[in-house]
Amino acid sequence: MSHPNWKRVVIKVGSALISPNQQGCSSHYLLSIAQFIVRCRANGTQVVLVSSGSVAAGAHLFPEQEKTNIAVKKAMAAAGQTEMIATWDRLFDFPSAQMLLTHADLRDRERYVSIRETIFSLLDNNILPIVNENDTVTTDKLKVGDNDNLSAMVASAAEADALIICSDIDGLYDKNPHEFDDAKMLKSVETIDQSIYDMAGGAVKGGVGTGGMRTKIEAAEKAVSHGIDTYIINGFTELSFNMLLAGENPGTHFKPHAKPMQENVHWMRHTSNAQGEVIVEGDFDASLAGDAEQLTSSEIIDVKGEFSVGDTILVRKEDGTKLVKAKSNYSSCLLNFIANQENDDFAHEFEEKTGPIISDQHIANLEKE
Ligand SMILES: Nc1ncnc2c1ncn2[C@@H]1O[C@H](COP(=O)(O)OP(=O)(O)O)[C@@H](O)[C@H]1O
Ligand SMILES: N[C@@H](CCC(=O)OP(=O)(O)O)C(=O)O
Repeated sequence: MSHPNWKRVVIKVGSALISPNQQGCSSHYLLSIAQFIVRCRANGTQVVLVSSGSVAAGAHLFPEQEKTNIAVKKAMAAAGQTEMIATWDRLFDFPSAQMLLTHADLRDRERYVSIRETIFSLLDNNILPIVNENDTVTTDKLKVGDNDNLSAMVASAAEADALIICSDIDGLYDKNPHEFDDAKMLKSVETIDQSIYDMAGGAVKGGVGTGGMRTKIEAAEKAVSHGIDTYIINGFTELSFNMLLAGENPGTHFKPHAKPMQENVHWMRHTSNAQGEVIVEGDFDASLAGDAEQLTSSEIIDVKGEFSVGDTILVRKEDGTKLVKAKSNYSSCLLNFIANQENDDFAHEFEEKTGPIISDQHIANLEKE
């Protein structure tokens, strides 16, 4: 876990560190983070920064206005983003670049590949990518919604060795320490299961953070399955960064999987989301479900939702068992038409000509996990 072994890290910085009192940006806590980034780069480690804080930084420009009003929140993000980027940029004597992303960008394979290329191109030219969600254009359907999950998606896209989530708290506790005096911190987590999720609560009500600990666990789960060492650390203190540089663990460490998922399978499982569902017969052989050719219209009982060619779909049984997530080669409309044909020969011939319903190149078998 020693730092000098990392070729590439993603550092996620929460709103409380950027705009502690929601009166614009403060470099107070950012100085030690910036210094850490400088030292990583000096050690030959490439860095991608995922920075929250645009809403918090812009909030003071909208006095008397409710943060719960979505249009106002988007405007706060638009105004705060420029100040946030300018604040980071002032702390470095090398160039930085702004990347504003949405889930709609990341879940589209073509755009995802393009995002990867941009990140690698920036890093190859010693430019620091600074990523945030493009809050001004998002809707519920388009957004990731929190920068913890966004940072894990970025870490996977960037093929990072480590994801460091800098928060306002020392790490993951067995219960929220703001509510329970006897909460104890976990130094390391080997396996992320329900018991770990049960420990994690949301963000403080009325606070600046968005996701709380729950979204950090979701992020850790995404990252470790890609083989990425993940840490939740206290970003308020310089000691955390000195410890990381010394190869020590200053917070909670989530152990990466020894056998990480392949990049395209990981993307399908953790970044792409299903636009619709295909329900298959109960005796459909789940062990073969990862083989695209196995899914034919005769297995299909129902098609739910509206999707287009190229969208991700979930293939599941009637009892809810999830089998695979895959790229659909058929639209929901066409699939409904084929699946509802009385004449099996027609459907069979159609599929022979048109090709398999799901793509064998973009598929994640959910049962094997
Ligand atoms: N089990 C837990 N351990 C640590 N913090 C927790 C836990 N459950 C809930 N939290 C809350 O999560 C907060 C950190 O998340 P958040 O406010 O979203 O910060 P950030 O801006 O860094 O993303 C903590 O300050 C704490 O109030
Ligand atoms: N994109 C938002 C941050 C959302 C978010 O997840 O915030 P945080 O929980 O502080 O990491 C912003 O820039 O304000």
